[in-house]
Amino acid sequence: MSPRSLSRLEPAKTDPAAIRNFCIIAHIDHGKSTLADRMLQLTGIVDDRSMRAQYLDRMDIERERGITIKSQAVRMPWDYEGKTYALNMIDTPGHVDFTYEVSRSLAACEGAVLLVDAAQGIEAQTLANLYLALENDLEIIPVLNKIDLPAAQPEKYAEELANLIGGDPADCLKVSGKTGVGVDALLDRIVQRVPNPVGDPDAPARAMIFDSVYDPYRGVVTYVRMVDGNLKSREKIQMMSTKAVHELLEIGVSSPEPEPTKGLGVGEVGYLITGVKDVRQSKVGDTITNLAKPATEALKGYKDPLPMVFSGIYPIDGSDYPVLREALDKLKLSDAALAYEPETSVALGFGFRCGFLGLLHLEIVTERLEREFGLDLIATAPSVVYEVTMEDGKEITVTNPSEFPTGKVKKILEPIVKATILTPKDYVGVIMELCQSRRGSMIDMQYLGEDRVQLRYTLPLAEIVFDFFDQLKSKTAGYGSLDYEEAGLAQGDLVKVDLLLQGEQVDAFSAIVHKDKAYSYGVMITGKLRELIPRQQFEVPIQAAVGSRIIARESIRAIRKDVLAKCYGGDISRKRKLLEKQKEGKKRMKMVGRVEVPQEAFIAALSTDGEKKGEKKK
Ligand SMILES: Nc1nc2c(ncn2[C@@H]2O[C@H](COP(=O)(O)OP(=O)(O)OP(=O)(O)O)[C@@H](O)[C@H]2O)c(=O)[nH]1
Repeated sequence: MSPRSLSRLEPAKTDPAAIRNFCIIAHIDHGKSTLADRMLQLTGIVDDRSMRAQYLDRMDIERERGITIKSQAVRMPWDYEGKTYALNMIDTPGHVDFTYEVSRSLAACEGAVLLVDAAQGIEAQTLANLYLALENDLEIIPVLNKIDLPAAQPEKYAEELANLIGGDPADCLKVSGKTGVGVDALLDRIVQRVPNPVGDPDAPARAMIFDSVYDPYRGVVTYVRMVDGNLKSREKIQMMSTKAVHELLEIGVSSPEPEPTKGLGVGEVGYLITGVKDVRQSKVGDTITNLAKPATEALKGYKDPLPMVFSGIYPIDGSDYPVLREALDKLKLSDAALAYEPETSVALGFGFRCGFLGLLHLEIVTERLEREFGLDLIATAPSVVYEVTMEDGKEITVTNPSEFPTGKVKKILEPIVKATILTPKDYVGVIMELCQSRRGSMIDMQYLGEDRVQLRYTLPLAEIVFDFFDQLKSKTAGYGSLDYEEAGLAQGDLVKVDLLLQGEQVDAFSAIVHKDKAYSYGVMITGKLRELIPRQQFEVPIQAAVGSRIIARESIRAIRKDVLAKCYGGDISRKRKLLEKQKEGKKRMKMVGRVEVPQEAFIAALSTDGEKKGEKKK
């Protein structure tokens, strides 16, 4: 089909009966982007010559790591029984950190292709996304992907899928995003099964923002789904949550490159540009209306993204601090969920306390900072947000363990999540042990097929953010999968452990941990620093303390490092050179009280989990 057939479907005038809005939901790596690529080719909007893998994933990081961070919408023409339809495909991010964005994208659709890898079967995010789709009343089209793989077991998993969503296993389509087999039948099925959008064309305009992306050349590009009425180019629009007014400089559809149109009508999915420079002015979930004839009621479901995980980010070279500030300011333009404020640390100098949606978000941001801005960074251990109530009734929100209040604490509330873990049945025992050791309590356990078990637990978020996912993967030989959602706050028996070097507190190592784990944390961190800090001219005690109680202690024995020891004989200039070098080295030392500590020691002590993260990436 030629791309020209789109012009028969002018977005301002398309009959909603000829529109199908759908998304593809899948567990990570089940092949969503590859399938989307085949659809782009098959509908003729991307020709074979300009096709490249994962066409829709624009960010380099997305392409390299094979994950989708930002959703995109694409309009594709498809002929079915003599009529041309406009299929709007909304690509959703698949990771738990971005659940809110997934749910907004789903709200823009009437149907969802539930894509499952035919060699893997249902995974935790398949379920999480399916439940979100069902909450949004979407028509579900079950599809097994990767049937070209020798290890594929489409019959077995069709049965599993049919058990899950009801219906006949034969109803499950079988495709290969790689070879293209079955993709045309899937496009036909979308036209047949997905209901067309309904809305009131004469009502005041209401469009839901399901994504907004910062483009360095065009400013913020906002993706919307028209629900009622229409929007036209050059009109004045209003954001219903902030009442901010903007002019529509451009409105159009992506197919897959942006194509400006006269406007967007009921049921359409497209983009708009107002010239704003910051994604926070065009927030996901907000409703856009027409200033001249405004709607009175916003579409439901708007929520501000709240950071769940905090970490201190510091430049390894202190003189990079202004570059880091500028880099964060720039990233913030494209990432409404990123929060940060300046912070100083005894051990690490000047940096920023940053808030993230989750661990993946943290990793992506630090990686972008390092890659796009050429910074060398160190991130402190991630921490969650604690609500602390003092004996005198004062309430304090703590995002940084070193700011934990001193004095009598009445209670501490910590965030709790509801986690869903899917695993082959052989690993149920080890997973239960793992969850137990992370203060989890089981909600229920269910068999989904003969070999697949779903375990549901409530767990403190703090126990998950550290290395839970890595542990789960290694204990289940990679088969276990995890998804979680916020489940409010709960009281925890928590204490703050401080690290003292010769009696001086070193803030970067303060941690809030469960009372029973304070001792092991103290032993671990003091041991690690003893290895890393070089000997000084006097003995240096390293202590871990809870309040004024010391719970672990190591010490570094005194020694004077004599750089001249090996320099026999008389060459004075060589001796002077060595002494100069020693002086130079001292400049990079941090003074903690009287103790000189090379910054590298702090960095090495903090970055053991960085190594782990590195392994996960491979
Ligand atoms: N053999 C085979 N491999 C496939 C097929 N579809 C996708 N793959 C491979 O599976 C891997 C994951 O595919 P993606 O399309 O990146 O998966 P995704 O679901 O978009 O991943 P996220 O965006 O991270 O959620 C890639 O290595 C693809 O080459 C298929 O039909 N057959």
